[in-house]
Amino acid sequence: MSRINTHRLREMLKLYFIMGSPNCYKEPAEVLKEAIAGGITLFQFREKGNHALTGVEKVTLAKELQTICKKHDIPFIVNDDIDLAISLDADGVHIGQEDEPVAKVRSRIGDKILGVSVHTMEEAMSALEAGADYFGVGPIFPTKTKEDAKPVQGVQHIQHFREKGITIPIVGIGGITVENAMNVKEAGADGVSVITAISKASDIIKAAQSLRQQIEY
Ligand SMILES: Cc1ncc(COP(=O)(O)OP(=O)(O)O)c(N)n1
Ligand SMILES: Cc1nc(C(=O)O)sc1CCOP(=O)(O)O
Ligand SMILES: [Mg+2]
Repeated sequence: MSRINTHRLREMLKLYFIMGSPNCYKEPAEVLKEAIAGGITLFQFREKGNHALTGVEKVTLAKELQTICKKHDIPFIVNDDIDLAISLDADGVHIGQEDEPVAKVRSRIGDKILGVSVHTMEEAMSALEAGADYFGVGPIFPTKTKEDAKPVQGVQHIQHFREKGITIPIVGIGGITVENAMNVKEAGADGVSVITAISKASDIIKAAQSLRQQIEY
């Protein structure tokens, strides 16, 4: 095995859906199936927030969602929980600055996809050196989903990273909707990561389709 091909990763990152049970009004499995039908390109299992599942229940849900992803050829990424990612043989993990150090995670997961949240050039250079495959940059717009999110930064950080010569795949995150997704792409992102815009949409298939159209345009 070798590290993921960058071109393939850019394709995967176009419409990156993130979700766990606290983000859903109905069964997470149903939400994921509809999101896949609408055209998401990557999925992150993020079981976090109010009433998040833990222990066996969390593992059971992760396995159920991973099975759906496998059936539809959608790569399955685990947020924060490196042990879970390894035990399920997930396709990758996403970590932030408050999680395990990037180099340690890289050595634990081998060639699996490694996404890292970065907010400054210093964090970006250090994550690159330690083996990140892509960056998550946010919050681009106001979000109600992550209580400990950093101050809203608009699309400027993405533009800044590109101007400074950072070529690694980047996804924007935080408050992204069908109305503003295009701005994120135009700033230099390869794709958008969304929770609410899909998970809480009244028509999940249509929401994912509309977002995908914005990104493909
Ligand atoms: C694609 C993507 N980008 C950023 C994040 C946020 O990660 P982190 O800062 O570790 O915060 P939590 O998601 O763990 O609360 C993400 N999960 N995915
Ligand atoms: C998980 C997460 N990380 C963020 C960051 O800024 O790093 S913002 C965020 C929440 C994204 O949810 P929504 O699409 O509902 O705004
Ligand atoms: Mg994290």
